[in-house]
Amino acid sequence: MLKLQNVSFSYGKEPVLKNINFTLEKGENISVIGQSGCGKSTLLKLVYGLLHTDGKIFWGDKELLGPNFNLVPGEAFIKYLAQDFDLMLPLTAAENVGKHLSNFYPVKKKRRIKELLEVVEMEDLADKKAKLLSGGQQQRIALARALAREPEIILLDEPFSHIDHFRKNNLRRRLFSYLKEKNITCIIATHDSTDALSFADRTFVLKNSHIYAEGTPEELYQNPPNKYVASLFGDVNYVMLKNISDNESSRKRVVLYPHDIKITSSSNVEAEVQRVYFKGENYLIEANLNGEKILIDHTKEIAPGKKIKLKVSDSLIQQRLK
Ligand SMILES: Nc1ncnc2c1ncn2[C@@H]1O[C@H](COP(=O)(O)OP(=O)(O)OP(=O)(O)O)[C@@H](O)[C@H]1O
Repeated sequence: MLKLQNVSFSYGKEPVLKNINFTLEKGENISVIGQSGCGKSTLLKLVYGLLHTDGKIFWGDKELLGPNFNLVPGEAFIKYLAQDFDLMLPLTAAENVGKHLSNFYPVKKKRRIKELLEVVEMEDLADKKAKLLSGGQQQRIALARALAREPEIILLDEPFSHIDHFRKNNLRRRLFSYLKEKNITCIIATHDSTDALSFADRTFVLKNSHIYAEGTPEELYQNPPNKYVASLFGDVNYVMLKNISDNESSRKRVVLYPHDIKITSSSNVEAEVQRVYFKGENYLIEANLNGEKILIDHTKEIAPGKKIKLKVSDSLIQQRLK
């Protein structure tokens, strides 16, 4: 179990993180999300032991004492994959992956390197020098190297940032099922809502130096406590109630995702289409609703200038207002 107690940190006068407390079970996968600069990387560095905190960090009964107490910063049973991958560029992909593996059992080592290259889909480029690999390929090798000595905890800072969309989904599925299979605890700092929604057991939202919201991805997505949290998952509307519901006169606002709003033939709520964006599986309609800009997902294209009628389920509105 990883436990953080009153973990605070500041680079200068202002705290980046203040009294962070949480507990992770072994094998749990946590995503940490929040706007750029909110302290996600700093949190990972504190857990790894690169930065010192006055708070306490435990892995089971063992207190992790940080750089003021360890000659070589960083805990051996934790792997931290930073945003710069820090590969040995003159070495091949396979040599980089095997760099921290013992040479005592060469056959075992070779098998392990092969297994890891398969996880990150880099078997074909095993013998290519790291300096000749693309940014995304280097990132995949760095990921494999982080897993090589099977850490108990892995800390991933934007691990797919250089990887193309096509490969990213497959790699994510392979990586997270590998971590679950090996019961490796994982904290991933990410901007990507798919990392946070599809693969995390729990998600922490960082804002104003503390954990601003926390829950399972489903809880946070379906009942975001406010617009800020919802906006971390994609486009979001923050609509005045009286504008979107026939039954409401309130000036209160409600958080609605574009897919929460339906275009219908019978409603007193009317808006005018301003712009249309093709998104592949659907269209994103930008419309003017009593002077407010509103975004709606729709299956068909609608010409700008056209009037549309909108409907949101009352039960959804009540749920979001809780
Ligand atoms: N070495 C440093 N010295 C001084 N300030 C720093 C240092 N590293 C980070 N900061 C500041 O601390 C704050 C948190 O940075 P951090 O990198 O943890 O944020 P982040 O949420 O990971 O950002 P991003 O999503 O852009 O990677 C930022 O305001 C940043 O400018």
